[in-house]
Formats: sequence, structure tokens, C-alpha cells
Amino acid sequence: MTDSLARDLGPALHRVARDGVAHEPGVIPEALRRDVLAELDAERYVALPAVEGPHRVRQEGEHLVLVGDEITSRPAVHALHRAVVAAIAPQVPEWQPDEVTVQRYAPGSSGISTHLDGRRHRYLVAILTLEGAATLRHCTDREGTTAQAWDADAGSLVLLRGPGLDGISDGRPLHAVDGPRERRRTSLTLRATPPRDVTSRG
Ligand SMILES: O=C(O)CCC(=O)C(=O)O
Ligand SMILES: [Fe+2]
Repeated sequence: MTDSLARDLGPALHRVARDGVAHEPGVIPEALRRDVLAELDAERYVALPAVEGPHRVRQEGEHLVLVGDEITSRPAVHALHRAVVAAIAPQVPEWQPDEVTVQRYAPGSSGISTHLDGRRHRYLVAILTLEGAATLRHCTDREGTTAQAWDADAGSLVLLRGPGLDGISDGRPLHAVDGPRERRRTSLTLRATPPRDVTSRG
């Protein structure tokens, strides 16, 4: 199975370190994109909580979280994971994503309102769009004032800056994703999580 991406991520990695968010279209090879979608079709998705966290982030969609052998036992998901890690390793070898989240948004849904991803997800968050399209916004405040917006469409990648990238202790960007308009959008996000025994022991 293909294990390289369709585009060099060097320029996008430069932009994410500088700006906090970078968008790169046409990253996922078509055959791999279709294989991942086919593999994920039969999965059981769970509705996202409508409101999450102290900032009351609003969410409308469904998700599935894969870790460990739930990733390696799915050949297409695993191939995409390997391809993204291989493309990023020359610049950010520290990033070792161990969690895959698949999210599906129905047409007309509201997506996810302005938020920061968790501080524990170090270096990078990589959001790949497997099908459909929606506007992803880089915001300057929690009210959702938009600094820049991109079309997160099929095959594209959005990188978000995580703590530790380029020596910046915490440069996480506020961002939001709209719901898709005409057809379902499915995204697949790679994040690194800290080893379990790093958490406090009371
Ligand atoms: O589906 C996406 O585009 C990712 C949305 C997002 O920001 C998140 O899941 O934290
Ligand atoms: Fe996010």
C-alpha cells in the first residue's frame, strides 16, 4: 500500500511554526483516501457531546477514537498514519502521534465552535479531510473573529501548532470548523498523547 503523501510538507511545516495554522490541499493520494474511507465505513460512530469543557465549545458531529492496535489492525488507516509521520519526521521527528480520531459531520450541521485543542497534544495536530468539505477558521478570540479561513476539502491537510513546536512553549491556535453544506464531511486527526504513567499519581 502507498506509504508516501502526494506533496512535500516542508513549506506547510514552516507556515505552521510561524502562523499557528497551515493548510495544504491535495496531500492524500486518491487511492489511499478511498481505501481509508472504505475501511472506516463499517465503524460505529458516537455523537460528540453537544457542549464540551469550561468554555462551552459547541459541537455537532460524531466520532470514533482509535489507539494502539486499533490503528495498526486497519491497513489503510495505518498506511495513512505512516505516510503522514514519514512526511513530517524530517522537520519534527519528536512528533509521534498515537491517537487517530475520525469525525463525521452531516450536511447542515454546525461543526465545532472556537476552541483550543488540548495542551497535552504536543508539537502538532494533523487534520486530514477524507471526504466532503468545510471552512476551517483560525480565530483571534473565543467569539470566533476569523483571522484566516481555508477550505478543508477532500485530500487536504490542516496542521495546528501544538506545545513545544519550534521551542514555543504553548502557541496553540484558536480555531473552529464549520459544518459541510451539501454532503457529509469526514476528517481524520492525528495527535500525540503523553505516556499514561506521566500523569500524576495523586
Ligand atoms: O474535523 C475537523 O476538521 C477537526 C475539528 C477540530 O478542530 C477538532 O476536532 O478539534
Ligand atoms: Fe480542534
